[in-house]
Amino acid sequence: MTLVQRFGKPDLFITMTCNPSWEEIKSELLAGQTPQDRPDLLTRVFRAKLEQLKEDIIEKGVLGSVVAYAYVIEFQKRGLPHMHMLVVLDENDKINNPDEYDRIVRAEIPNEDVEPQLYNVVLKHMIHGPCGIHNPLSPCMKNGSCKRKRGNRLPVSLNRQGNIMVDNSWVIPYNPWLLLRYDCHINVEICASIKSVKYLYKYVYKGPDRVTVEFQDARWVCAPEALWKIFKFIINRIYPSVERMQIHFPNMHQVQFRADESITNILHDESTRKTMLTEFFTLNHVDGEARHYLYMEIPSHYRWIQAQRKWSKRKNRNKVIWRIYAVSPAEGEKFYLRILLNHVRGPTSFTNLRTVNGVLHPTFKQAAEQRGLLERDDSIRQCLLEASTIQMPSALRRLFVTILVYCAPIGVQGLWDKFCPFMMEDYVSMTNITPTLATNILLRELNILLVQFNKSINEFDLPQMTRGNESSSGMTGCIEDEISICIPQQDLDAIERLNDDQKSVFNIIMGAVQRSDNATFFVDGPGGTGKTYLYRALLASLRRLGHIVLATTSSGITATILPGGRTTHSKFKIQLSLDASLMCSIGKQSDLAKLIQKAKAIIWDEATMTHRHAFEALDRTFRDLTDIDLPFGGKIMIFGGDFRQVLPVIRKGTKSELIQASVILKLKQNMRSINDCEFSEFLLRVGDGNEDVIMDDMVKLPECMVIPWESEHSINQLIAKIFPDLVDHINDATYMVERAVVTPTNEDVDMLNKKIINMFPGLEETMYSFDSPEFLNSISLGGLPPHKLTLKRGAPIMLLRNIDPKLGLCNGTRLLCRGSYRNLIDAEILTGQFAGSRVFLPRIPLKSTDTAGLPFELTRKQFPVKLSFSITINKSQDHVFSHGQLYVALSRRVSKSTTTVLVKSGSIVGQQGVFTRNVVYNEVLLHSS
Ligand SMILES: Nc1ncnc2c1ncn2[C@@H]1O[C@H](COP(=O)(O)OP(=O)(O)OP(=O)(O)O)[C@@H](O)[C@H]1O
Repeated sequence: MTLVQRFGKPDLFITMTCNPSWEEIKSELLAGQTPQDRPDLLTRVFRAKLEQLKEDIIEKGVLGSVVAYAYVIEFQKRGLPHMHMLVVLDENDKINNPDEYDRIVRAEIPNEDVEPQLYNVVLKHMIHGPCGIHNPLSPCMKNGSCKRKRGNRLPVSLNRQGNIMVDNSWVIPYNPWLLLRYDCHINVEICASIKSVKYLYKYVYKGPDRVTVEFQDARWVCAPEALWKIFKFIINRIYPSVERMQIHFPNMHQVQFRADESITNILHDESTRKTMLTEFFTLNHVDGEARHYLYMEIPSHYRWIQAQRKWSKRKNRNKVIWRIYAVSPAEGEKFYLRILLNHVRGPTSFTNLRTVNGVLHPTFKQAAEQRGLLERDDSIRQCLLEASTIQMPSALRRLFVTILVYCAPIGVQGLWDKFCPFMMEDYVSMTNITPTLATNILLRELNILLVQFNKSINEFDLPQMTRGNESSSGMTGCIEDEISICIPQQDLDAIERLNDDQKSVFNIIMGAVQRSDNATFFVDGPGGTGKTYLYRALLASLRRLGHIVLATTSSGITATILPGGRTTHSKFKIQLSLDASLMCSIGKQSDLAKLIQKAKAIIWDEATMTHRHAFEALDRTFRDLTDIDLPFGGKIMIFGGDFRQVLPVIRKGTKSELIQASVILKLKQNMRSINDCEFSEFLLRVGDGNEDVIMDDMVKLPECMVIPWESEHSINQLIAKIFPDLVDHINDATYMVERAVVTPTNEDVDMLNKKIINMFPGLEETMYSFDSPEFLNSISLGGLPPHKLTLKRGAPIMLLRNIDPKLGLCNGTRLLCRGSYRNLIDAEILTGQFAGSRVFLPRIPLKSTDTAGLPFELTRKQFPVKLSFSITINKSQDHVFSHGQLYVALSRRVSKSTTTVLVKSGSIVGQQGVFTRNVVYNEVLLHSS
């Protein structure tokens, strides 16, 4: 785990098994001998091959330059020796996309005519099984099918273990070069997560195999294992090696001494008093530079000289990774001491560690609590207390609901008693208000906020409302909500301003609504061609005519731009993990069902981001709710999106009747870049994959947009260009909305945010998360906020969860930090129709998802935000420079003059200018006349 903390997830998992038919073994056998008769030979030859493999992979870097690795040798009861190796590649050699996977790993039977040698070795060593009907008891069989085999591909017949036919799904992934060179089973897998680490861990720590022989429980050591140990061959290795640093209470460290030494002498010996930890404190007294480092960072800059028991400045780079000895929370104070050492820079003594803001605390626990490193029992109450002092009752009410929904507070009644007066502060100005009436209004308002989370006030220990939530008009809350959406005047005015393309689409859709056609439209337009503008005009004019039109989008952030917009998944309760037969969870008698029955049309923007199963589930559900067996129950469906921007839904298999019923409407004119036609044409060429490329997919960027990469200094140039006069724009919402640095990877985002917040004026506030398990503190995952969240007043931040979609608080909403407290962030919404609203955010528990690839579930209690000076191009894609990313990055801007691009490795030998990759999967773009 220390390697993972330092280098991130491993890239390759390699398994090599000894081949008893190696020529080096066979040639040494005497007549009548089998390889099993010579375990010494097997062991020595395997070791020699292993050393060669290590040289190829680690020294020569045949699969990429290696920065870290770990391997173990494993022996099964009867089997041959195996080697399992995890490899971490250098940042520049990371395997990031399917093309690179294919370059390293293959999992297919090669063509016998083209690669006859490889064909033979693959069939000999890399075929899995037999399993399935040939061997139902094989360990890989689960519920009647093999859990390792992938979908069927090209069948190839093979006469092996009887007449079993095998195809590509039987092939274990391999690297052709290694397989041919070593002529044995070598499985090369690309690691998608850090879960593979636990396999090595298992082999290192599982201990010897055991057997029961005649009622005796015994160790089983096979001959090759015994010989491996007799020959003193290495059984496991990790590089860089991990060393542990001492942790102890004052004067309670371990001392080593010989039995004949006098205890008094030992106790008076100055050197035995000194440990790595005490000398770390001493170093901080005398060396100003050392004070910038944490205890565990010290060995990277200083060398521990054991003989002299002191830290001395390092001259060379250290090849060892250091970590503090693990301490269990059950060890109490020592655990809190470790937390302090992991967070406090430059402490000069144990007492100094316990001192916070000049106050000496009696325990390490209290000191950690005071530094905000531990969650206090009353943190929710403190959060509400901090919020109530800001005197914004409506934001306080929403905060109360957020806490009820996300934080599972204990003692809700107590919180209500304490904070209900603060939440009602703005009701006092109402005429004829009485305390009972005010309580009732408050409860009703809280209930309305809770309903969107499918919760009700009755589920919490709160006073009862005197009236139900049924509206006086007799309509259900859902329908009333929809009808009461206000129609912005600017959207009505926009109808007159539509360009020719937009007008034609507008008229076609309005005509279909008036005729009550059962029609499905797909509005296809590159970024900036005014799709949102058009939807808003459509929504305004249809709503003005009294129609119910439901506005939904695939992502929360776009939903906030449409009046009444919600994500399609939350609006129609589409389940996240869908299969081909599921329906949305909407009861036929529910309010939502009534709303859907009444709705005339449904807009679904960014439809290209959603899996086709979601559309099919919605189609089935609408047919069921309306009892009309037409596509989507006869509703007018307006899908929108841009296949250039993201990977599309899997279109194969869409019902033919839907395809026949759908009309593709195209928007072409780029309204965002209307004043820079050259830029909008360039964008379109990039999006459609029509820009000239060299070396497969490298396109040349317009010279005026690029900052040539010279050194790390170029990053500062980029920052200065994007955020000019940063110091003059604290709390400047307009300035912050207009700019951001977009990058393809989360690592670059973190690096840039850190740089820019350091340049930002103001007092730095650091908020630590409370993690479980605690040792995962240092892990940063794309979708989770950081353990150490550093904010400054006036800095832009981005929300990482859908906290309150109805109020525009979605995953991706940009906010401005107005203030940060120990238990609360006070922020202003920067984008969407709720721009300008103030919101309070508490710490909420967030869990790592399965896709994070952690072997453990990480629960992090943290404010669900991160800095947003820099953001990833497409938040869902980590690491991958994939289809449409360059286009999405560029299409956010309005012209060449407002776009700046920095490409680290953008030069090509023999070519002038700066180049970058433009990945476009042409087959996913909609082509229609
Ligand atoms: N007919 C129009 N008249 C004036 N401005 C327009 C018109 N259509 C669009 N715009 C403006 O052009 C810009 C881009 O429009 P919009 O955001 O609707 O595009 P989009 O196709 O939804 O883009 P993306 O797919 O990138 O989100 C907006 O600032 C919008 O106000």
